[in-house]
Amino acid sequence: MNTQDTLDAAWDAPHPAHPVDGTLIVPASKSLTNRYLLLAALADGPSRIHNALASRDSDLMIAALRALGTGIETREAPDGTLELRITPMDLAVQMGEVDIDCGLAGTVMRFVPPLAALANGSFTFDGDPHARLRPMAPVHTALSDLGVKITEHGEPGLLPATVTGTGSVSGGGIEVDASGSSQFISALLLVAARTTNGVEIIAADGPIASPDHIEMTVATLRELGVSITRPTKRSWKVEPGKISAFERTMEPDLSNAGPFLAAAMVTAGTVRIAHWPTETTQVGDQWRTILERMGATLTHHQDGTLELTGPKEISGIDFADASELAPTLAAICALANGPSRLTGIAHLRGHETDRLAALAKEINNLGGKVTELDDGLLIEPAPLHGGVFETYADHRMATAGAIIGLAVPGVKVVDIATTAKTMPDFPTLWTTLALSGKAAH
Ligand SMILES: O=C(O)C1=C[C@@H](OP(=O)(O)O)[C@@H](O)[C@H](O)C1
Ligand SMILES: C=C(OP(=O)(O)O)C(=O)O
Repeated sequence: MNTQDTLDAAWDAPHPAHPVDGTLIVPASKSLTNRYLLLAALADGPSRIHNALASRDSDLMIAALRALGTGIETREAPDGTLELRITPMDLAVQMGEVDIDCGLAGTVMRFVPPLAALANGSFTFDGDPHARLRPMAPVHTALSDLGVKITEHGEPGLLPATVTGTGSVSGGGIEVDASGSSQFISALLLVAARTTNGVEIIAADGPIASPDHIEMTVATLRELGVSITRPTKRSWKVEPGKISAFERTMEPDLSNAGPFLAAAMVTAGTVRIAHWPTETTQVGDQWRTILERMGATLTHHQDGTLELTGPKEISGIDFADASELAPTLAAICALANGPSRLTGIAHLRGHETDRLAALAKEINNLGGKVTELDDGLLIEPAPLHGGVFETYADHRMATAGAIIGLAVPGVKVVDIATTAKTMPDFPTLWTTLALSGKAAH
């Protein structure tokens, strides 16, 4: 598309003349759905996932696991949610030469190669153009250190790459640089119990990105009977053993609940999210404390509904390690009455796009005052105006543009369909929410 066509196709972000007032069921967690899917492929019997996420990233995970020989049946449950029945892969079957499309899904490009190493065959991983820029070196190095044959076809440490699996991996000790992504460590933890001798992972010196996601991996594995100890704060020891088959219902994606909560924040409205878990390993549970600090009033009702009412004026915030919440948080901060510093997120440069550069550029194009820091963003108050918000194939850039558009007239979001990565219904849910609420602004 040329520039004019892109502009014509851009989505007019809804800009209601009143505070929003709505209740939503947010689709299931990407991180939980894709972890449970992969673990079901390695489990000791058939498993079932209720309320699975239906999205591009989970479709890519399902396709990848099927390509490795996992049986996955999909069914629409009576309440309209997606139910999956998974028959584990047989590691002894010779799969031959298989191509695996990772799209732009970090959970597929990082989690599936170690699984392929346990299978029998030659598995070539590739993805969207931007997937070829996302860091892969720590996964490739760790597998190679474990004796697995990895052939990189392009730039070193990037996709495309072929994993040659022989049906078993003996295991051992490995050092993993997790400064670029927590997914490097999660990827190895997820399969470690199915190696012959188990695996001990030591995080190399330097920051560990998105540590909460590693905690989610550990908790999920322990729940399925895997023995993991922590010899030090920077290491994980996984004993060889079975992964128990399971039946689980997926929680709503609390990170994806963020933009809807943000809608209440930026319009001084009220949003209720159904089925907010009382206990969870999801990083998105932090919205409760983050948004309260920014002025929101929150109630977690007995029936599980989380209700948030936005303040008249949003306070700025200093926050470290916002991980995948950062794009949504940055959009809210751009509408705050004071400065905000989001730090500890240098690794966002290796996400779907360089999120630090993209957020600074696009918010500043709308009149904002965002400065890129080495490891984050400084966001200062500035009057925003309408304009085009580019999204760079990044679902969270698209939702960030929608949030700003709710408060600022005339924002056009390029490629809103990119939200299908984790939430294909986003445009419909968002428009319905924007139309909700009656009181005058
Ligand atoms: O393991 C996971 O499910 C994820 C880990 C995080 O990746 P990074 O550690 O690369 O930030 C997060 O940002 C991503 O959205 C999902
Ligand atoms: C970083 C993200 O995704 P991925 O799982 O592709 O890394 C994200 O969803 O914000």
